[in-house]
Amino acid sequence: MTNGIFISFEGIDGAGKSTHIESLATALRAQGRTVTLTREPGGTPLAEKLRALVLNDAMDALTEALLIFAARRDHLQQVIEPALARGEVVISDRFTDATFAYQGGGRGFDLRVLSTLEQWVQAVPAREGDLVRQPDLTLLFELAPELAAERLAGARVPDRFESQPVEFFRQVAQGYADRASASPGRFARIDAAASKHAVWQQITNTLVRRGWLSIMVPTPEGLR
Ligand SMILES: Nc1ncnc2c1ncn2[C@@H]1O[C@H](COP(=O)(O)OP(=O)(O)O)[C@@H](O)[C@H]1O
Ligand SMILES: Cc1cn([C@H]2C[C@H](O)[C@@H](COP(=O)(O)OP(=O)(O)O)O2)c(=O)[nH]c1=O
Repeated sequence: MTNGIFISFEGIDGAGKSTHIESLATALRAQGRTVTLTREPGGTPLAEKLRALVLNDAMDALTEALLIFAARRDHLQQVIEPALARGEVVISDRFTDATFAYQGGGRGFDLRVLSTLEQWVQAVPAREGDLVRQPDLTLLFELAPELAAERLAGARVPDRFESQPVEFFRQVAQGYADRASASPGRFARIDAAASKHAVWQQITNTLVRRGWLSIMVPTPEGLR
């Protein structure tokens, strides 16, 4: 194994991921880690082009899943695996759990097909034993869809997913909950309805417990 650490941020749109992700990168850098902050779909020039298609163009569910996994393959090969091999911290705004939640839960797409794609795309090169790359830790921001919609209202122009009704996000949340139940050791469930400061504390406590941050983490200005 590498000494790198792979952390993903997950949750429905408007749950508060973007608000906290940069601060976590800053806190880890302040404690001497090299951090790659990235996102999905995206994270490479090719994957960002695929992101623009997925977020803006109408397409059927299999096409959508294939484009997302194609973007993920490029992202893993170009960015995530090399950074982990160098012993760095990779923080990604979403990863494969989002596909199970949005395409699987939200769109109702076949979970077996997603599992097959996951095995192919996330196979770790040059390793015996069919290792499938997964985050070491997934911070799952949990928030009622009605509250998330309230937070997003007026905050930005909605994309193909953000413009979906509350019922879609209820299914997305269920998709996330199912993934969390299947891998409880990997997930930390964050009460995202709490204040920004309280959410920040839940995040840093989780990393302190894993020995990835020392206890002395100042609260960033914007999250107090
Ligand atoms: N704990 C919180 N309490 C209240 N508002 C919040 C909280 N966290 C984030 N917000 C606000 O909610 C909106 C959506 O947050 P954002 O971080 O962009 O969500 P996401 O990245 O998960 O879609 C932003 O306007 C942000 O300032
Ligand atoms: C990674 C991923 C994202 N998505 C969706 C969820 C989001 O609505 C959208 C983009 O995610 P996100 O980067 O969170 O959007 P923003 O920067 O506007 O907050 O893509 C999927 O449907 N499947 C996936 O596998």
